[in-house]
Amino acid sequence: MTLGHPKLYAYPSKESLQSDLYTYVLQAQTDAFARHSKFKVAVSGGSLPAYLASPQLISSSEIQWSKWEIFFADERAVPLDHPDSNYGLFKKELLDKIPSENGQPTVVPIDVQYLNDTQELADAYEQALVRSFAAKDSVKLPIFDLILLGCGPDGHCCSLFPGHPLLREDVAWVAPIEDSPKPPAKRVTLSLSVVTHAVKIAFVTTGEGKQEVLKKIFDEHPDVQGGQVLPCALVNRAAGEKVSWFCDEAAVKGVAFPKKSSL
Ligand SMILES: O=C1O[C@H](COP(=O)(O)O)[C@@H](O)[C@H](O)[C@H]1O
Repeated sequence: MTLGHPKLYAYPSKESLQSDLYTYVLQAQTDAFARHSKFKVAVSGGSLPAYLASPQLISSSEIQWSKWEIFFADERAVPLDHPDSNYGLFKKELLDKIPSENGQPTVVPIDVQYLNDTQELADAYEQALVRSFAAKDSVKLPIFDLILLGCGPDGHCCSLFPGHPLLREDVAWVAPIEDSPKPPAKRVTLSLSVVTHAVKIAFVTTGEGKQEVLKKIFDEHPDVQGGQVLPCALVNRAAGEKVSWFCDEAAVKGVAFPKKSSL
């Protein structure tokens, strides 16, 4: 059996992208409930929360927030109310807007008592995953129902950066990074194996500033650019048809890989 290709969607407006993203997330929720009683999701920071938090999603009566368990695909080693915190951003963009009568998700942020030691911070976050997904010795890797990612202009996702040794991590579920080329330097991140093990993986990437990296990811050699491994290309290669890219037309201009205009 061979892996299928990722799907690349291109939308003319933020609203049309958000509308299909909502439909996709709702389907992922339905699929998850066919397997178990929770919807286990990992989210990124950056531009992702604002795109995810459409009025349609926030006010939907079909979204069963109380069954959502939300983890962070990566997090910066800062207090939760710091401007660089991915949790803080997600709270501001989405969590604070969910009407209380619609139920509230279980959200699992980093444990800030370990902020001074990124290894301990990563270990504590991994333990939170172990508590949710079962003991590490009985489950080789946690299987998220959905992982929602951004793609940096350098091709990074989570806090997995091009050419970084962390891309080879195959034991830890959550790893520390102390030399992130994008500030802040100290972070924790899901490993590439955990990301590609998810049932579904979605990238949300928009704007002219992403054109060049998307051409590299989709049209050029799949994983190496100038000796540097592009993490987003590795996700595409390892997870194939499980991956969907939600982009605007500006981001995919010049990309030759076949694009779809809707789900
Ligand atoms: O530093 C980070 O950047 C990536 C990409 O952000 P974007 O704004 O270019 O979408 C983000 O996905 C990640 O969570 C964050 O820590």
